[in-house]
Order: sequence, then C-alpha cells, then structure tokens
Amino acid sequence: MTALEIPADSLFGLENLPYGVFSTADSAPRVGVRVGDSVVDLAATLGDDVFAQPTLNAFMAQGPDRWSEVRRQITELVQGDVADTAVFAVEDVTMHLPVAVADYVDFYASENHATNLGRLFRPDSEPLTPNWKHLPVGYHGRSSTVIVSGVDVVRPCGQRKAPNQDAPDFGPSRRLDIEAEMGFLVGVPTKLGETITPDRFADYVFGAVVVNDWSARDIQAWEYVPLGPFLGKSFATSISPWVVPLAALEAARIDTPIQDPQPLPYLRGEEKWGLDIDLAVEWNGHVVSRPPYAQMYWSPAQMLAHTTVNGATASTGDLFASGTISGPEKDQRGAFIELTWGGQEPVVVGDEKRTFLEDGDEIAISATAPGPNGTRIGFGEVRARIAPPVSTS
Ligand SMILES: O=C(O)/C=C/C(=O)CC(=O)CC(=O)O
Ligand SMILES: [Ca+2]
Ligand SMILES: [Mg+2]
Repeated sequence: MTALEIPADSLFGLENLPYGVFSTADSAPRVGVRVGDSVVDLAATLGDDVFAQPTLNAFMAQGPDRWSEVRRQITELVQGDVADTAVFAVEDVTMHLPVAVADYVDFYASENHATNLGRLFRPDSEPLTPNWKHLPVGYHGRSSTVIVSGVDVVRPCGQRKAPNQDAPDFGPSRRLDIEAEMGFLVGVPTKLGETITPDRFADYVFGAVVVNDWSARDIQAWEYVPLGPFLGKSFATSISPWVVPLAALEAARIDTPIQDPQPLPYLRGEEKWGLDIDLAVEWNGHVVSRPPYAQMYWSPAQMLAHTTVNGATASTGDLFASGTISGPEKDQRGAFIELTWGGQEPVVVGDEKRTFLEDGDEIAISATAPGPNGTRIGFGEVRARIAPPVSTS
C-alpha cells in the first residue's frame, strides 16, 4: 500500500483532482485521476465499470450527483493508503484523448481578439460585426480531428491566395498559427427540442480543458467568405489530457465584463460563469503570451445556452471552445496573427525572430486558476510539434 505524497505547492492537490485516460506499457487505456505527480487508477480502486473504459464519456453521462459522489470517494481514497498496483508516476504513463468528442463547436468570445481579427481580416469595415454583442458568434468545427496533447500537427496544404496574386495556388500553409482557448465538455445530454438556460450550466457540463485551435491563416483568409472557417481550421485541434471538473473551479468563478447592450433574456443568468483562468503560451520553450480568460466577454454558460436555444441537442462528449483568448495588452494575445500584427511585427523567441510557425516548432499552452483557501489548481498543458507537410501537389 502507498500513502500518496502531494508536494505543498502542487497544482494537482486535493482541490483539483482532474480526470484523464491513461495506459501503461502492459495495460489498456482506462480512467485515472491525477493527484500530485501520481495517477490513481480508478478502474482498480472504485469498482465501477465506467472507469474501465478508454474514454470518460460513460462517467460524464452519469450526471452531477454521481460526479460529486465520486469526487468525495476519491478525496477519501487518496488520503489513505492506496494499493501500489493502482498508483503510477505521471511520467510513466501515456495519456490518451480523454473523451470521444461528439460535436465540436468553437466560439469567438474575446472582444479583444474579435476586434483585432476584424481589423486584420476586414480593414475596411467596423472591426466588430453588428451581431457580436448580441450573441456569442460560433462555428461548427470537426470533432474527428480533435487530438490529444503530444500528437504532432502536420502542416496542412491548401489553396492560398495572397493579396498580390490574381489566382490561388496550392501548397503548404505559410501562415500556420495557434489559438489559445479553453474548452468545455458536456456530460449530460439533452433531447431534441430541449434547451439549457445559463443557470443550468453545471447540471450538464462536466469539466474544462486547454485547447489549441490550430489555424492556417492563408487558407482561412481565402476560403472563409461567406460561410466561415472550414479547411483552414479542420486539420487539427489539440486538447490537454486532464479534464478539470467544474467542481474544482468554484473559487475561479467571477462576473464577466459588463455586457452592454444587455443580452436577450435567454442569455441572462443569475450565476457567475466568468472564470479567472490564467493561460501561458510557450513557443519553443519561451513564454510569448499570457492570455487572461477573466477578460472573456461571453461566458461558457451563455455559449451553451445559445447552442441549445433552437432545440439542437447537446450530447455527451460535446466540446465547445471559448475562442481565442486575448487580453487588452499585446503580450496577452492568444494567436500569432495578432501578436505579430498579421506577420508585420515579428516576435522574439529566444534568440530568433518569428511570425508564423515553422516546421519543428513546438507550442505548449498551460493554464492555472485559483482554488479554495489561497491554493492554485492547474490544467496541465496542451503541447504539440509542427511536422512537415505530407503532400505538396
Ligand atoms: O474574424 C474572422 O474572420 C476569423 C476569426 C478566427 O479565426 C477566430 C476563430 O476561430 C474563433 C476564435 O478562436 O475566436
Ligand atoms: Ca478558434
Ligand atoms: Mg481547429
């Protein structure tokens, strides 16, 4: 039996307890919980088959009463002695995509980001479109290309047309970019026709991850009119392997910035679902930006209310992402197209200058939030390396 050691300053103390799917060299993927620098096998310790599966979906579908009960059981379990065979060092396990992603939707909830991209993509128009402060603008992404941290991202090929070209050509993206975001995972599904009001967010949503919504800006800029992002973003979206349960985010809940004009009634709630999460973006090991989630105009509860207000179903495993998180300061921008102002102002990365991503570059986005009693909790990181393009003709 092992008594788990949790370093005093750990971002994975008892206040956090994120869930993930892990395997070891001689065992199949199953559900574990992270405690300090250890992973505790829940299939081996809690005796519920939902933890013996290769995704969190079955557990996420069980709903908030069961989520609280399991959190209580884990809190008790890890403060006592745990069977040696059920405890692994994080560096000895392989982490897998934690959920079978159902639908993936991405929003555009940062006013600073939307304003910056409006200026860059549509210099002759008002930066914020007339709908932007009335509804959380979003688009449907591609769930089958959501990948877990650590998987390489292959540089996509596609149609590119620079402003000085008469016609598009085909080739590897020359403006490969990141988008630092938070993502939220639906646990409890709805039936067709049901809606989820903002105050019922926690009855449906299981937890949160860090997201990198890779974006090929040259492909995107040419293809997106008038239906929005398509191949410029569908090639890969990376998520962090540890899902932080909503219950761990109580101390991080804050008001959103003031929303003016007041949104329509279906987007209003009493509960605070702004979140005080701090992100950090590392480019080849150098921090280049610290995006603040606290500045996001639309809350995740409003995004889910909007997604379901027409009666569209929410399903177990739905991932909805916040959109790029950018604060008002330059070093708080969550995408390189903003950080380098369209590639015109390179940023210093160690002793190199960069605009967009080069093959072999590695990006890691991490996040932390306040926990109870002055503690901090961590989301871990979403990390990936850019691999060279596969086809160029
Ligand atoms: O304004 C545009 O045309 C494009 C915006 C984006 O690329 C951003 C997007 O994917 C949503 C987001 O991450 O905020
Ligand atoms: Ca995005
Ligand atoms: Mg994407």
